[in-house]
Amino acid sequence: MDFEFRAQQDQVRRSVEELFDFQGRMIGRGTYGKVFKAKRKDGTDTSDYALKQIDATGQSMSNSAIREIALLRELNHINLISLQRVFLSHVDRRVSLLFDFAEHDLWHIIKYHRAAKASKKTVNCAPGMIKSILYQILAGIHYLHSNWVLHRDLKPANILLMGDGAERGRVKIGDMGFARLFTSPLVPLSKIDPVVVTLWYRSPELLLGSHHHTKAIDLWAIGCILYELLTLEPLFHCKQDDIKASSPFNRDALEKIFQVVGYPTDSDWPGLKQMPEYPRLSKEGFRAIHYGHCSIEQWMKKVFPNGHPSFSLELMKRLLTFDPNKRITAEQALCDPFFKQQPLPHQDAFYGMEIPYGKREFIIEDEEQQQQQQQQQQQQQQPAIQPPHPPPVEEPSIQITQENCHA
Ligand SMILES: Cc1ccc(-n2nc(C(C)(C)C)cc2NC(=O)NCCN2CCOCC2)cc1
Repeated sequence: MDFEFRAQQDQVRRSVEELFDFQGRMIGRGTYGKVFKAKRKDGTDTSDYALKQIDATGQSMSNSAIREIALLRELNHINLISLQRVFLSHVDRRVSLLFDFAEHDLWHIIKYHRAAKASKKTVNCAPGMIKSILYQILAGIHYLHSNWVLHRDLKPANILLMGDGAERGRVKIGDMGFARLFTSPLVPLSKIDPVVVTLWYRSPELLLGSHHHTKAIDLWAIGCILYELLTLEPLFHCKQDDIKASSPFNRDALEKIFQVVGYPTDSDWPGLKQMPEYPRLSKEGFRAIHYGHCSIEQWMKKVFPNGHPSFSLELMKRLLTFDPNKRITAEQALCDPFFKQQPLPHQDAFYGMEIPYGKREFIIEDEEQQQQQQQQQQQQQQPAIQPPHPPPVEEPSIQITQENCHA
């Protein structure tokens, strides 16, 4: 190493600690490390940033950080989280990634509305909010798929939304990565932890052992997220306990899928019988006859007997199509007539409404205090969703353009 050159560089190179204020402002943590809400110290920029500190001591963490940097520096889309800067610290072998700061995410937004519904309080939501969020998710995923990148872990916690400011209400798709450092939680992780690994969004081909991750698995997850936005309940709500099971086959997850979508016929999914775990279906007692009356139409008729302004049965059916080769693509979904009907999708998903959701809370390091924080979160009463008051009608800033929609 050229120590003289390095000494010169160290003179001019500023560390993340010198440039940004983030101590005591932790907003997330995982096996990778911690995430802080950060702000420049010199006041040249008043924006908030998310600072992801990766403890790159182990080989796997270093590889993971390299993979994240290598991928994100190649991507640029308004509906994807963007990597602003990378800081390498030789001293403590730490990699710090600076991202846009997103005040909200769908995991917290859905949780807020679910608590509101339970306490029968009212929250005014813009009529086009769900449609706008769905459109922006599809636009971000269409960009990823166009660049041959799969997400593979789409779920509400990975759908971020910008708060008040220049990008108000804009979806930023991220990937928060793996499980948490939580110890002895007082309540099931899935209730307090947005990032716990879950099967709820996993496509049938993955559950049946497909070795090929395809773009279609992301579209299945989007169908599940759409349902959850509409009803505030996960569509395929299955147990999480045996998630680390050796086989991809999960009886409870498949049962939930068949109860909603029905059992796939040969014509529905010609490739079904070739799936690696197909033999287990009959071994585990699954029979088509058990689900003869099940279909998405039936299920949604029960959920919305009078329909829903932000719901398109056709689009839901195309997203939750068994055969990955027949499932709608992100590009096709963006061209669906649903997005040409009022209310049109908007660049600001919160357009026409006040943002009712709280700001991100700082995580207290101390274990004992952390337990208190979990208890406080459970006791919080929050207001509920209400049929919207019509916002002022204005041209949507998301134009259904040739770029989005090669109809
Ligand atoms: C190993 C690896 C891990 C994650 C990614 N990854 N991939 C994505 C895309 C845009 C492709 C969905 C985003 C990220 N990383 C984060 O989102 N990082 C989290 C950034 N968040 C932190 C919390 O605050 C908001 C920004 C890639 C590779």
